[in-house]
Amino acid sequence: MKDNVKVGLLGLGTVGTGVVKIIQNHQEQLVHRVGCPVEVTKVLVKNVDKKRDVNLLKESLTLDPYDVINDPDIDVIVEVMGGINETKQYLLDALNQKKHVVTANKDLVALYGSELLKAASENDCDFYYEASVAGGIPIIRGLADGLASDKIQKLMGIVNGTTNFILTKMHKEGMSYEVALKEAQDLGFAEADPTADVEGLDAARKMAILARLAFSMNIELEDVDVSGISTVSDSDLKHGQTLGYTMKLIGYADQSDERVETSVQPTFLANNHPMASVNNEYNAVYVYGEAVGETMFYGPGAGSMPTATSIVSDLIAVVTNMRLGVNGKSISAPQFEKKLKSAEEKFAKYFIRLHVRDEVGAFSELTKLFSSNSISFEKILQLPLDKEGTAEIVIVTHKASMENYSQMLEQIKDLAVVHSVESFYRVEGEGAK
Ligand SMILES: NC(=O)C1=CN([C@@H]2O[C@H](COP(=O)(O)OP(=O)(O)OC[C@H]3O[C@@H](n4cnc5c(N)ncnc54)[C@H](OP(=O)(O)O)[C@@H]3O)[C@@H](O)[C@H]2O)C=CC1
Ligand SMILES: N[C@@H](CC=O)C(=O)O
Ligand code: NA
Repeated sequence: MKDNVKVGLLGLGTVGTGVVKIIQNHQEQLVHRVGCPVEVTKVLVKNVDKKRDVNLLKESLTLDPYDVINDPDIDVIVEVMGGINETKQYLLDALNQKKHVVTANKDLVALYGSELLKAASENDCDFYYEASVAGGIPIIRGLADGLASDKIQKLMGIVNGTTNFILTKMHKEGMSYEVALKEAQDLGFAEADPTADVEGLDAARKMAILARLAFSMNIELEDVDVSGISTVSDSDLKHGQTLGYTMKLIGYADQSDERVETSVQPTFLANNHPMASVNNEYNAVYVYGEAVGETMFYGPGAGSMPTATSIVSDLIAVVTNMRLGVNGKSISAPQFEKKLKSAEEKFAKYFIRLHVRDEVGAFSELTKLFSSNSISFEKILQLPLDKEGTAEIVIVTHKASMENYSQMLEQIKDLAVVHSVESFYRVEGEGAK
């Protein structure tokens, strides 16, 4: 048994710096947990001369990834550099050299998680990725360990801090989308190019990772239907507020009759839903299990120290397994064949905002169209618009299938009384599950 564990870091930015600090500052606690010292010995960076807020010898920094990956003394590689194809090769090479891997890289795990887990298992190595979803929240461990005995039926995630920050500022402070996005960028939540945040791709990557684990099926990124928040308007938020709703970018993963649907979309949540009060950059994942019922995991989804906490906890799991001689034993292959729901098997309530001609019979035409598609109304608001002779109608439907909504949205264009369909958002959360 080794009397100390050596760690190689790929990356020393926001997260990598936090990892070094936690390993150094919590060393006594680490030794107590794993039974031996844990030390960062080599670190890959892009610029060795950059000033860094961390206590490491300059000689431990390198520009060559294979100085770290090929170092025979290093037991565990912690990947916090980002990137996809090159980084994947580094991690496969590390696993093939029997080094355990811990990563925060959601882009990589969403696309190649199954392949990396397989390589880990073939090499009797661990591959842990808690920090890749909801930075500091132990949701991967929550699903893999805490709820391992249950059958997960539904996940709802606020898993992107940038969009949650923007929607909170728009909803609570009346801030514009552009100003709120700029503030999220200045505070460091947003990706370098925030398109992946606001268009829902970052959340979709995280939901693919969660759904794969929760349902033990090989759910891929392309299985997640994605829409973002860049077209959400002040009018939408105002009408939602009047009806008792708060808007959030929600990731869904739902399983019924062994068929799964996954999506990310702006959603109106009933104000009394537990997720409606998750504000600013905070993340939360709501999990509904057949046996446990409703649970919710809440906390910081990003940031140096929260994300590093997850990384170092993964490191503790790896070192504990090393000392017990049980690395690579976690079940990695999905248990079930992937079965996705078709449009007629997906049901939800929707908020629809329309501009119509304010004339006799307009409403009855709408009612006829909706009922011919088996969609019934739960709530209706009608308000005159500035433009003479036009009105704004907001409808919240009862649950109907996506097939019926698609047909209705096709046919509504042909109604002479309808000027435009301004918006269409999912509604959730009145009642459990
Ligand atoms: N920041 C956060 O809150 C969270 C981040 N993550 C994930 O963690 C990972 C790291 O994020 P973060 O710390 O914010 O990123 P940063 O940009 O702050 O840090 C990246 C680090 O990797 C080094 N690096 C990048 N590319 C190369 C390369 N080709 N060769 C050598 N060194 C390289 C950089 O070197 P140098 O310092 O010399 O520039 C830097 O130290 C990403 O996968 C991200 O998605 C996950 C959850 C939250
Ligand atoms: N840009 C991401 C950072 C963490 O993953 C976010 O806003 O959540
Ligand atoms: Na996490």
